[in-house]
Amino acid sequence: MSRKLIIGNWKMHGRLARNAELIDALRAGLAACEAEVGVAVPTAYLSQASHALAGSTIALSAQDASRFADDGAYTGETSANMLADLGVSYVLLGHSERRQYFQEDNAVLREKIEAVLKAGLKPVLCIGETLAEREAGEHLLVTEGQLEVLKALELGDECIVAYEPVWAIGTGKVASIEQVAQMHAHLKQKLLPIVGCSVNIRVLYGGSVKSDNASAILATPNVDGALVGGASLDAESFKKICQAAG
Ligand SMILES: O=C[C@H](O)COP(=O)(O)O
Repeated sequence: MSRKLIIGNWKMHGRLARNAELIDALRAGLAACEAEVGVAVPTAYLSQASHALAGSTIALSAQDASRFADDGAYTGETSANMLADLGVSYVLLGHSERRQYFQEDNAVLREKIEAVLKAGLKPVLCIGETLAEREAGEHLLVTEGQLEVLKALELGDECIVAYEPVWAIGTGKVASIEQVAQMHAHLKQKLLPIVGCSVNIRVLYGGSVKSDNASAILATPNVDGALVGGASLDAESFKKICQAAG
Protein backbone atom coordinates (compact mmCIF):
# COMPACT_ATOMS: atom_id res chain seq x y z
CA MET A 1 0.00 0.00 0.00
CA SER A 2 1.83 3.17 -1.16
CA ARG A 3 1.80 6.23 1.05
CA LYS A 4 -0.72 8.98 0.34
CA LEU A 5 0.69 11.84 -1.71
CA ILE A 6 -0.26 15.39 -0.70
CA ILE A 7 0.87 18.22 -2.98
CA GLY A 8 0.31 21.85 -2.06
CA ASN A 9 -0.26 23.97 -5.14
CA TRP A 10 0.63 27.56 -4.28
CA LYS A 11 -0.67 28.72 -7.67
CA MET A 12 0.39 32.34 -8.33
CA HIS A 13 1.10 33.23 -4.71
CA GLY A 14 4.36 33.95 -2.95
CA ARG A 15 7.05 36.40 -1.93
CA LEU A 16 10.56 35.59 -0.77
CA ALA A 17 10.00 36.36 2.91
CA ARG A 18 6.62 34.62 3.14
CA ASN A 19 7.88 31.58 1.22
CA ALA A 20 10.77 31.17 3.64
CA GLU A 21 8.44 31.35 6.65
CA LEU A 22 5.99 28.86 5.15
CA ILE A 23 8.66 26.35 4.16
CA ASP A 24 10.35 26.61 7.56
CA ALA A 25 7.01 25.95 9.28
CA LEU A 26 6.30 22.97 7.00
CA ARG A 27 9.74 21.49 7.55
CA ALA A 28 9.23 21.70 11.32
CA GLY A 29 5.61 20.53 11.30
CA LEU A 30 5.92 17.68 8.81
CA ALA A 31 9.18 16.13 9.89
CA ALA A 32 7.37 13.06 11.27
CA CYS A 33 4.54 12.97 8.73
CA GLU A 34 4.00 9.54 7.17
CA ALA A 35 2.42 10.92 4.02
CA GLU A 36 4.50 11.88 1.00
CA VAL A 37 4.37 15.67 0.73
CA GLY A 38 5.23 18.08 -2.07
CA VAL A 39 4.88 21.78 -2.66
CA ALA A 40 4.31 23.17 -6.17
CA VAL A 41 5.66 26.69 -6.11
CA PRO A 42 5.64 29.37 -8.84
CA THR A 43 8.55 29.07 -11.27
CA ALA A 44 9.98 32.36 -10.00
CA TYR A 45 10.52 30.81 -6.58
CA LEU A 46 11.68 27.30 -7.50
CA SER A 47 15.32 28.10 -6.81
CA GLN A 48 14.53 29.60 -3.42
CA ALA A 49 12.32 26.65 -2.52
CA SER A 50 14.91 24.16 -3.74
CA HIS A 51 17.46 25.58 -1.30
CA ALA A 52 14.92 25.98 1.52
CA LEU A 53 13.73 22.36 1.16
CA ALA A 54 17.24 20.88 0.92
CA GLY A 55 17.61 17.93 3.29
CA SER A 56 13.88 17.72 3.99
CA THR A 57 11.48 15.00 2.83
CA ILE A 58 9.19 17.57 1.19
CA ALA A 59 9.35 17.20 -2.59
CA LEU A 60 9.87 20.26 -4.74
CA SER A 61 7.20 20.40 -7.45
CA ALA A 62 6.48 22.66 -10.39
CA GLN A 63 3.14 23.91 -11.70
CA ASP A 64 3.93 23.55 -15.39
CA ALA A 65 6.70 22.80 -17.89
CA SER A 66 7.41 23.85 -21.45
CA ARG A 67 6.17 21.65 -24.27
CA PHE A 68 9.65 22.08 -25.76
CA ALA A 69 11.94 19.41 -24.33
CA ASP A 70 15.24 20.84 -25.57
CA ASP A 71 16.79 24.25 -24.95
CA GLY A 72 16.16 26.82 -27.66
CA ALA A 73 14.59 30.10 -28.72
CA TYR A 74 11.43 29.82 -26.63
CA THR A 75 11.29 33.12 -24.78
CA GLY A 76 9.65 32.92 -21.38
CA GLU A 77 9.58 29.14 -21.26
CA THR A 78 11.02 26.87 -18.55
CA SER A 79 12.00 23.41 -19.75
CA ALA A 80 11.55 20.17 -17.85
CA ASN A 81 15.34 19.78 -17.95
CA MET A 82 15.68 23.13 -16.16
CA LEU A 83 13.16 21.94 -13.56
CA ALA A 84 15.19 18.77 -13.08
CA ASP A 85 18.32 20.92 -12.73
CA LEU A 86 16.58 22.72 -9.83
CA GLY A 87 15.71 19.47 -8.08
CA VAL A 88 12.02 19.31 -9.02
CA SER A 89 10.34 15.89 -8.62
CA TYR A 90 6.71 16.34 -9.62
CA VAL A 91 5.28 18.58 -12.35
CA LEU A 92 1.61 19.53 -12.44
CA LEU A 93 0.32 19.50 -16.00
CA GLY A 94 -3.06 20.43 -17.44
CA HIS A 95 -4.38 22.18 -14.37
CA SER A 96 -7.86 23.48 -15.15
CA GLU A 97 -6.65 27.04 -14.73
CA ARG A 98 -4.07 26.47 -17.45
CA ARG A 99 -6.64 24.81 -19.68
CA GLN A 100 -8.95 27.80 -19.11
CA TYR A 101 -6.57 30.75 -19.34
CA PHE A 102 -3.92 29.30 -21.70
CA GLN A 103 -6.07 26.98 -23.84
CA GLU A 104 -3.99 23.92 -23.06
CA ASP A 105 -5.48 20.92 -24.89
CA ASN A 106 -4.56 17.25 -25.16
CA ALA A 107 -2.13 17.93 -28.01
CA VAL A 108 -0.08 20.42 -25.99
CA LEU A 109 -0.35 18.34 -22.85
CA ARG A 110 0.96 15.29 -24.67
CA GLU A 111 4.09 17.21 -25.61
CA LYS A 112 4.47 18.52 -22.06
CA ILE A 113 4.08 15.06 -20.55
CA GLU A 114 6.64 13.61 -22.97
CA ALA A 115 9.10 16.41 -22.12
CA VAL A 116 8.63 15.87 -18.38
CA LEU A 117 9.10 12.10 -18.67
CA LYS A 118 12.17 12.60 -20.88
CA ALA A 119 13.68 14.80 -18.16
CA GLY A 120 13.13 12.01 -15.62
CA LEU A 121 10.43 13.89 -13.69
CA LYS A 122 6.98 12.70 -12.62
CA PRO A 123 4.01 14.33 -14.35
CA VAL A 124 0.81 14.86 -12.37
CA LEU A 125 -1.95 15.09 -14.98
CA CYS A 126 -4.77 17.30 -13.74
CA ILE A 127 -8.24 16.50 -15.08
CA GLY A 128 -11.80 17.36 -14.14
CA GLU A 129 -15.20 18.36 -15.44
CA THR A 130 -16.93 21.74 -15.41
CA LEU A 131 -20.20 22.33 -13.58
CA ALA A 132 -22.10 22.31 -16.89
CA GLU A 133 -20.58 18.93 -17.79
CA ARG A 134 -21.42 17.54 -14.36
CA GLU A 135 -25.00 18.82 -14.53
CA ALA A 136 -25.34 17.30 -18.00
CA GLY A 137 -24.18 13.94 -16.63
CA GLU A 138 -21.10 14.01 -18.86
CA HIS A 139 -18.47 14.01 -16.11
CA LEU A 140 -17.37 10.39 -16.55
CA LEU A 141 -17.05 10.75 -20.32
CA VAL A 142 -15.17 14.05 -20.02
CA THR A 143 -12.54 12.74 -17.62
CA GLU A 144 -12.18 9.54 -19.66
CA GLY A 145 -11.42 11.70 -22.70
CA GLN A 146 -8.83 13.66 -20.75
CA LEU A 147 -6.99 10.40 -19.97
CA GLU A 148 -6.42 9.83 -23.70
CA VAL A 149 -3.25 11.91 -23.47
CA LEU A 150 -1.62 9.11 -21.44
CA LYS A 151 -1.96 6.43 -24.13
CA ALA A 152 1.20 4.73 -25.49
CA LEU A 153 3.53 6.57 -23.13
CA GLU A 154 6.53 5.14 -21.26
CA LEU A 155 5.33 6.29 -17.84
CA GLY A 156 7.98 4.50 -15.78
CA ASP A 157 6.87 2.98 -12.49
CA GLU A 158 3.89 5.15 -11.75
CA CYS A 159 1.14 7.28 -13.21
CA ILE A 160 -0.29 10.12 -11.16
CA VAL A 161 -3.58 11.79 -12.02
CA ALA A 162 -5.23 14.57 -10.02
CA TYR A 163 -9.01 14.64 -10.32
CA GLU A 164 -10.17 18.19 -9.69
CA PRO A 165 -13.81 18.96 -10.47
CA VAL A 166 -13.54 22.50 -11.79
CA TRP A 167 -16.67 23.52 -9.89
CA ALA A 168 -14.99 22.58 -6.59
CA ILE A 169 -11.77 24.53 -7.15
CA GLY A 170 -11.50 27.58 -4.93
CA THR A 171 -15.23 27.56 -4.30
CA GLY A 172 -15.46 25.85 -0.94
CA LYS A 173 -17.90 23.44 -2.65
CA VAL A 174 -16.03 20.19 -2.12
CA ALA A 175 -17.29 17.15 -4.02
CA SER A 176 -19.37 14.74 -1.94
CA ILE A 177 -17.77 11.50 -0.79
CA GLU A 178 -20.10 9.62 -3.14
CA GLN A 179 -19.01 11.78 -6.09
CA VAL A 180 -15.33 11.31 -5.19
CA ALA A 181 -15.76 7.55 -4.76
CA GLN A 182 -17.56 7.16 -8.11
CA MET A 183 -15.05 9.19 -10.09
CA HIS A 184 -11.93 7.71 -8.55
CA ALA A 185 -13.18 4.16 -9.11
CA HIS A 186 -14.00 5.12 -12.70
CA LEU A 187 -10.57 6.62 -13.29
CA LYS A 188 -8.73 3.63 -11.84
CA GLN A 189 -10.79 1.33 -14.09
CA LYS A 190 -10.09 3.43 -17.20
CA LEU A 191 -6.41 3.97 -16.43
CA LEU A 192 -5.52 0.29 -16.06
CA PRO A 193 -5.79 -0.64 -19.78
CA ILE A 194 -4.10 2.63 -20.73
CA VAL A 195 -0.99 2.32 -18.56
CA GLY A 196 -0.88 -1.44 -17.94
CA CYS A 197 -0.83 -3.49 -14.75
CA SER A 198 2.88 -2.98 -14.06
CA VAL A 199 2.44 0.74 -13.42
CA ASN A 200 1.37 1.99 -10.00
CA ILE A 201 -1.64 4.25 -10.53
CA ARG A 202 -2.26 7.05 -8.05
CA VAL A 203 -5.33 9.27 -8.28
CA LEU A 204 -5.32 12.40 -6.12
CA TYR A 205 -8.39 14.48 -5.33
CA GLY A 206 -8.33 18.27 -5.54
CA GLY A 207 -11.00 20.90 -5.03
CA SER A 208 -11.55 22.71 -1.73
CA VAL A 209 -9.66 20.20 0.38
CA LYS A 210 -9.44 21.67 3.87
CA SER A 211 -8.30 20.49 7.29
CA ASP A 212 -11.91 19.70 8.25
CA ASN A 213 -12.77 17.51 5.24
CA ALA A 214 -9.40 15.93 4.43
CA SER A 215 -9.81 12.82 6.60
CA ALA A 216 -13.10 11.77 4.97
CA ILE A 217 -11.80 12.43 1.46
CA LEU A 218 -8.52 10.61 2.04
CA ALA A 219 -10.32 7.64 3.59
CA THR A 220 -12.43 7.21 0.44
CA PRO A 221 -11.52 4.12 -1.65
CA ASN A 222 -9.20 4.82 -4.61
CA VAL A 223 -8.17 8.21 -3.22
CA ASP A 224 -4.38 8.12 -3.10
CA GLY A 225 -3.81 11.67 -1.94
CA ALA A 226 -4.80 15.27 -2.52
CA LEU A 227 -3.85 18.32 -4.54
CA VAL A 228 -4.41 21.25 -2.23
CA GLY A 229 -4.68 24.87 -3.33
CA GLY A 230 -5.71 27.60 -0.91
CA ALA A 231 -5.18 25.58 2.25
CA SER A 232 -1.55 24.89 1.27
CA LEU A 233 -0.66 28.54 1.78
CA ASP A 234 -1.35 28.23 5.52
CA ALA A 235 1.18 26.07 7.34
CA GLU A 236 -1.22 24.88 10.05
CA SER A 237 -3.99 23.95 7.62
CA PHE A 238 -1.66 22.18 5.24
CA LYS A 239 0.04 20.36 8.09
CA LYS A 240 -3.35 19.07 9.34
CA ILE A 241 -4.24 17.84 5.85
CA CYS A 242 -0.90 16.03 5.54
CA GLN A 243 -1.32 14.50 8.99
CA ALA A 244 -4.81 13.32 8.02
CA ALA A 245 -3.13 11.46 5.15
CA GLY A 246 -0.48 9.98 7.41
O1 LIG B 1 -4.45 22.67 -7.41
C1 LIG B 1 -5.27 22.78 -6.51
C2 LIG B 1 -6.70 22.81 -6.85
O2 LIG B 1 -6.91 23.73 -7.87
C3 LIG B 1 -7.60 23.02 -5.68
O3 LIG B 1 -7.54 24.35 -5.22
P1 LIG B 1 -8.34 24.69 -3.86
O4 LIG B 1 -7.86 23.72 -2.81
O5 LIG B 1 -8.01 26.13 -3.57
O6 LIG B 1 -9.82 24.47 -4.18
